[in-house]
Amino acid sequence: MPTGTLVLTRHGQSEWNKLNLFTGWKDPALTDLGKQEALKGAQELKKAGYTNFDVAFTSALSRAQNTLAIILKEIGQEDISVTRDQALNERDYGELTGLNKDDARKKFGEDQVHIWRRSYDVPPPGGESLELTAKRVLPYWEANIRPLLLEGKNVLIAAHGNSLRAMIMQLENLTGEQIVATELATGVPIVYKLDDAGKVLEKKILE
Ligand SMILES: O=C(O)[C@H](O)COP(=O)(O)O
Repeated sequence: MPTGTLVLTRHGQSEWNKLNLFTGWKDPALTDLGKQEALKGAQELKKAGYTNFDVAFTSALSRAQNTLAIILKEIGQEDISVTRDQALNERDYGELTGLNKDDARKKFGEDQVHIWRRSYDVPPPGGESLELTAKRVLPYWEANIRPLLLEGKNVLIAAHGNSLRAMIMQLENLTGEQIVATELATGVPIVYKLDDAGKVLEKKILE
């Protein structure tokens, strides 16, 4: 018997996404496009009938919090409990934070920048690899989110490319190599139906 429904959404475009800057734990606002992406995601959820969440989670960063707020308003669920925690933040980009991604390629070379961005276990200088990101995201997931899904609660999470990758890797049993090849579009909800052991029964991307 299926239990909870889980929806994961990457925040809409931020000012630093627009400028092509490494963002990490910095806190730029959503752009107008980012707000529209969040709204579009919410409309897709509404159309598909996902308007009965019990709880929501987001990071300590405003781009994810505001994406969540836009969604909850649109689906008429502004009254549900929202937990914000920095365990769900984007990976820390360390010394790359604030650099333009093209300038970084010129400075450090295309291959090195690709390794920092899309290898599983090589951290950027002073920052977190996806593996390190997963080591902070997954204990939080296990302690605070998974138990709610096993109780049959419907959970909505608005977070970041790499904190969501950590959860997706766990949910779909992917290897490090597989998860780094998974790209998440901004503002697009991913819906999982889980069984009572937390195993994925069905996955839908609401584009
Ligand atoms: O922090 C950032 O710069 C982005 O949100 C994610 O960056 P990535 O595309 O290099 O993973």
